[in-house]
Amino acid sequence: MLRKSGSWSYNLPGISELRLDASPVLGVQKETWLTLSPDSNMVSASRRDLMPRTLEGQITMEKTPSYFVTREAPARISAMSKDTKLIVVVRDPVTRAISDYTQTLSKRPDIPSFESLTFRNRSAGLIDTSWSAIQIGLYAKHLEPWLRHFPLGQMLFVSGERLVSDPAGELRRVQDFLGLKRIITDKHFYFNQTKGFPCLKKAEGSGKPHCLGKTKGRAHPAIAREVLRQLRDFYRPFNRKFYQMTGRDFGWDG
Ligand SMILES: Nc1ncnc2c1ncn2[C@@H]1O[C@H](COP(=O)(O)OS(=O)(=O)O)[C@@H](OP(=O)(O)O)[C@H]1O
Repeated sequence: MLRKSGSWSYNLPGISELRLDASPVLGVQKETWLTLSPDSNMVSASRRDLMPRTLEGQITMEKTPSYFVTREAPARISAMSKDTKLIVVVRDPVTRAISDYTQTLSKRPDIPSFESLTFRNRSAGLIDTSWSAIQIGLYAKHLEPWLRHFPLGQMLFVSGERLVSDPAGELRRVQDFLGLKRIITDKHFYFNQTKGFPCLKKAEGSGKPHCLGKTKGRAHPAIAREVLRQLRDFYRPFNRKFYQMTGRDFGWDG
């Protein structure tokens, strides 16, 4: 899953307003509300104190990855609106943990090595499940409370790996799930060799190619093979359970 909340500044056809607001759900500041109007190509941004009113023909979206692992979130979101559709982007929990560590390392270069944070007792192979980088990847565990408040059909699980290898394919699933016209297709993307990721051919507004910023797609540190194997073994049963719960095999254990 993605790591943190923040502004989402893709300018895509069909998005008429980008709104950055405080959250009425958990009271956390700097939440992102996106309002989509399929009938307009205008993009504007504004900051407000309350959740924006959703007008006819609009869909309001909010992006806060930490909600997925926050105990109070399912009940509070359901109390706000039982019809809320939920989208969760998930990637291999081992890669996710390394990505999480890489992000922390970029801010605090003096932290201990990934290997030393991973284990409670390395010689006994005991993984430290209290380390958030490890804990967040236990997707099956985090999903359980959501399924007590929302039917599975109201949730969409997006593959982080497919989002890179086939962005249009994953976005087709997102558009279908939201009941939107399939506006975003293959022709909106190209693979940028320097960045090593797909980028937009034309960002709306500037009309120029647009890749995500420097904080997305950082090089990960090399991790000892044995540590990767131990982590894969650790996550395997949780991944299998997650595939069963969601009805999608994400292929992390292949
Ligand atoms: N098109 C494109 N360009 C760049 N990066 C891409 C793209 N698609 C997916 N990704 C993956 O997104 C990961 C970072 O997303 P996050 O939401 O976790 O970032 S953040 O925590 O909000 O900074 C980032 O993870 P890292 O590679 O570990 O940095 C990327 O793997």
